[in-house]
Order: sequence, then C-alpha cells, then structure tokens
Amino acid sequence: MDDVWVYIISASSCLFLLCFFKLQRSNRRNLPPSPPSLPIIGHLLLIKEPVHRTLQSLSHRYGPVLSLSFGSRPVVVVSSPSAAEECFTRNDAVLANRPHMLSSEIFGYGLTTIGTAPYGPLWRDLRRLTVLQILSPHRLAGSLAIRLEEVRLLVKSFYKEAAMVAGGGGCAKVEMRSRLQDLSFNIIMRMISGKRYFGAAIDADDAEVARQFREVIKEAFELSGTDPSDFLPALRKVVDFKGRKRRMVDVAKRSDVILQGMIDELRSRRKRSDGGREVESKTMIDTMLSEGYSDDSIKGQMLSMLAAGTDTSSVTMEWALSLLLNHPDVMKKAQAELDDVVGPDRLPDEADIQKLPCLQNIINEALRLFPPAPLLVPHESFEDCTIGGFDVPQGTMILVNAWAIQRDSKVWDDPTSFKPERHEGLEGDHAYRLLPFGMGRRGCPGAGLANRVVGLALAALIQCFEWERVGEEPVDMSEGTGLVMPKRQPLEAMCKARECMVANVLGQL
Ligand code: HEM
Repeated sequence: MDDVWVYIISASSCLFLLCFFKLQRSNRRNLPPSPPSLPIIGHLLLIKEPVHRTLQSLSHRYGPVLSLSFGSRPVVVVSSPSAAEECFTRNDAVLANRPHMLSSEIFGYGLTTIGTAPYGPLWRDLRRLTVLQILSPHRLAGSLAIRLEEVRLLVKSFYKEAAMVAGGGGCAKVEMRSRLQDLSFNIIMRMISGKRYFGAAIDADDAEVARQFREVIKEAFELSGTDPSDFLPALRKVVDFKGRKRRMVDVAKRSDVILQGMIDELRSRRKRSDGGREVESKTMIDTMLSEGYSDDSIKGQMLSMLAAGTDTSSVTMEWALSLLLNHPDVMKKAQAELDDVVGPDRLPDEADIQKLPCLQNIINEALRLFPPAPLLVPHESFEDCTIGGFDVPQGTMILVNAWAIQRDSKVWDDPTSFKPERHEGLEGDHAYRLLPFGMGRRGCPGAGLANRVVGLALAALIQCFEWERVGEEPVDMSEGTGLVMPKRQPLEAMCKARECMVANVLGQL
C-alpha cells in the first residue's frame, strides 16, 4: 500500500513540475496574440465554416499573426503579405513540414505521398520526380495533344447540345460543374495512365471503373476534412468519431484496388506492346515503373495528382465563368482579344495564351477572389522560429489565410470588386499579395499545368460561344464548404454557338 502512495505522489509531483516548467517556458515566450480559450478544446468552438472567413474576422481583432489552439494543437494564422513573406523566405525550410492528420495518414499511404510526407529525403525525392519529370515543362509540352483534344471534345459536346435546341435558336441551358470536372479529370488521368475515363468513345468497363473511382474520390474528399482526433489525439485510440476512421479505411481500400488495377493494366500493356521487354513511354505510371518505384509509391502519386490537380482547376474555371457571366462587358473584351489573336478559323493553342493578357488577368482575378485553397495546405514548424516578431514554437500548425490577404483593403484597392485590369503590368510580381498556389519549397508543383488547362479551356469556351445567365438575377457567388472551395450553387448557363465560329471550327469538330 505504502509503495502505491509513493508511486502516486512521485508521479503527481513529476506531472506538476512538468506543467509548471511548460507554463514558465510559454510565459517567457512572446507568443502571437490570442482570443480567450477553453481548457482542453482551446478555440475549437470559435471555428465556424467557412473557416477562412472566421479566421479573417479573428485577425481583424487580434492582428495578422494570431495564435490559436485547436484542442491540444497550437496553430498560428498568418494574414498579411509581410508575414507570409517571412513564412516562405526566412522560415521556408523550418515551416516545410505538414501536420500529421488522420486523413493524410490513411489516404496518404502512411504519410508517404508528396503532399503529406514530412520534410525530409522521401518528400525531396517525390518532389524531384514531380517537378523535374512528371510536370516538367518538357513533359507538359509532350502532353499538349491530350489537353487540346480534351478541350476540343468539351467544345464539341457544348456545340452539339446547343445545336439540338432548334426552337430556342440554338441556345441550350448547360450544367457546367460536372463538365469542367470531367475535363480536368480526363486530362490528369490521361497523363497518368494514358486512358480517358469520361465522355464519348469510352469502353463500358472503363466507364464503370471511372464511375466507381469518381465515387471513391468524392467520399475521400468528404472525409478528408479535419477529424476531432486530429486536435484531441489522446482520443484517437479510444473513440472513432461517427465511425469516420472506419469509413476512411474502407474508402482507402476501395481506391487502392482501383489504382492497383490501373497499374496492372498498364504493366501488361507495356509487356504486350514490346514482346515482354519494357518500353519507354510517357505516362506517369510508366516513368515511375521504369525508375523502380514500388506500387504503393505509384498509387500514392496517382492519388496526389488527382486529388490536388482536378477539382482545383475545375473550380477555378467555374468561378471565372461565373464572374464573366456577371460582367458581360469583360466577357466581350476577352472575346475581342481572342478574335484578334486567334481568329475564326481555329481553336486556341497553348502558345496563344501568353498573347492573351486580358484572359490571363481574368484568371488571376478569379484566383484572387476565389482561391481554391483559401488557407493553402497547412504547414507545420519543425523547429522554433519567429513570425512578425512573435515566437512560434516547434510543432505549430501554420495556416496562411491567402483568401484574407487577397481581399485585404490595405493591400488591394476596392478588394471585393472584380477588376481584371488591376493585374496589368504586374506580370507575376505580386509580392506575396497573390498566392493561390502557395510559395516556397512546398508551393504547388502543378501551377504550370493548371495555368495551361484553365487558360486553354476558358479561351476555347469564350471564343466559340455566347454565354448568358439563366435568368435576370446575377450568378450567386457565395462559397460552399469543401476541401477545395466550391461555389455553393453549381453553375448553369445559357450557351449558344457564335456564328463566326461555326463554318471553320465548330462545324468541323
Ligand atoms: C488552379 C489549380 C491549383 C491550385 C489553386 C493549387 C493550389 C495549391 C496549393 C495552395 C498548394 C499548397 C501550397 C503550400 O503548401 O503552401 C498546392 C500543393 C500541391 N499541388 Fe496544387 N494547385 C492547383 C493545381 C494543381 C495541379 C494541376 C497539380 C498536379 C497535377 C497540383 C499538385 C499539387 C501537389 C502535388 C501539391 C503538394 C506539394 C507538396 O506538398 O510538396 N496542383 N497546390
């Protein structure tokens, strides 16, 4: 009995001393300002959807570098260009870690994918592979034909749909979201595996695989938000909130089976096409097989490309078209630019995009007002550092509120208005005021591909069709919830072929 008491008293003293020293240490620290918080859950009750808006109002009260506790996880929110600059220059390496979340562990093959891996040799290798091979300018030039064909098929499908509405003067009401999602998905899938999975000329088996895969990706996205156990890790081993972990594991298994099927198919195609000898080919799977990557690494990379690269590009197009429908004068200006540079006899090519400043300004302005990743992707400090003169302890989650910076009236004139011309003459020099792709070593490696896909598709749609709103009301521009910031209402629009484009382009598709 005595032994038990000795044990209890020494354990309590140790715990007390530990808490005391921790408190002393944190009192000595100059932490960023913070709202009052509750024990154990910290500031979790303050965090309402959409999170970027909640964090913006907190930063208005507590300043551009603000500290919060999401349960036991310390968080610093950055909402000014100068603080963001510090994050991505002086502190870039220190902040290059990603926080360990339940969903990143389950969907990220145990934190071994490019987006989830901690900063270290594994991440460096995947990053090298992604930047220098899979998404290199050379490889992107090689996959141009895929993008041109997918955009041509999209234009053709709208043309057919509009032409069928004879009574309406060839003007059809079209649903845009799923079409733009299919476009981005097919482009990335073809770059990864060499096959398209949606639309015309698809074999029935592939269409079924695509349907299942799209379903799985949708479920994975829905489950990928933060889990309560990410902030209260002590509970992770004891409770499975709403069965989320079980569902995540189930979705990850289903996705793994589909991805493995794609690798196996490509492996046997490679063998068949060269009598058993491995052949040189340009899909991502081929590249990774040739370099000896394991099947799990390849599946992780496929999932990363699809998760990071499809909805981000398609929502950008959806927001941009919505803005143009609410600003027909800007749509006309973009159309005039296309008539001038491309003319009525062909569809635009990627080489044209650089000669279309009005279109580029529209895309930049859409990304400024509606960044698909409003808080970028969370970073984590692996050493103590300072931001804005405040101490940021090791293990702090860093959220850069790009959405707030891009709408800050101290940074942009009339920040909530759509004014593409504000980007004139800036030519990429946005000094941490415009950062939809993040910055620094963990910045988006797919920005070049995204700009090509979004630019090419918008150019072709604006050039070939007259677009109008479905009713008198402006298109609703409020955001819904989701991992990639969606429009609350999927976009619908009235679409009519432009007379000048019918003879030599639309009629020939
Ligand atoms: C408009 C389209 C896109 C936007 C707005 C976007 C935005 C972002 C952002 C904000 C990040 C996080 C940066 C940070 O942590 O600071 C990111 C990371 C990433 N993006 Fe994109 N992205 C887009 C398209 C793409 C595409 C097309 C791909 C590839 C096919 C891609 C692949 C990735 C990957 C792999 C990462 C993780 C990088 C790492 O952790 O090292 N993204 N993206």
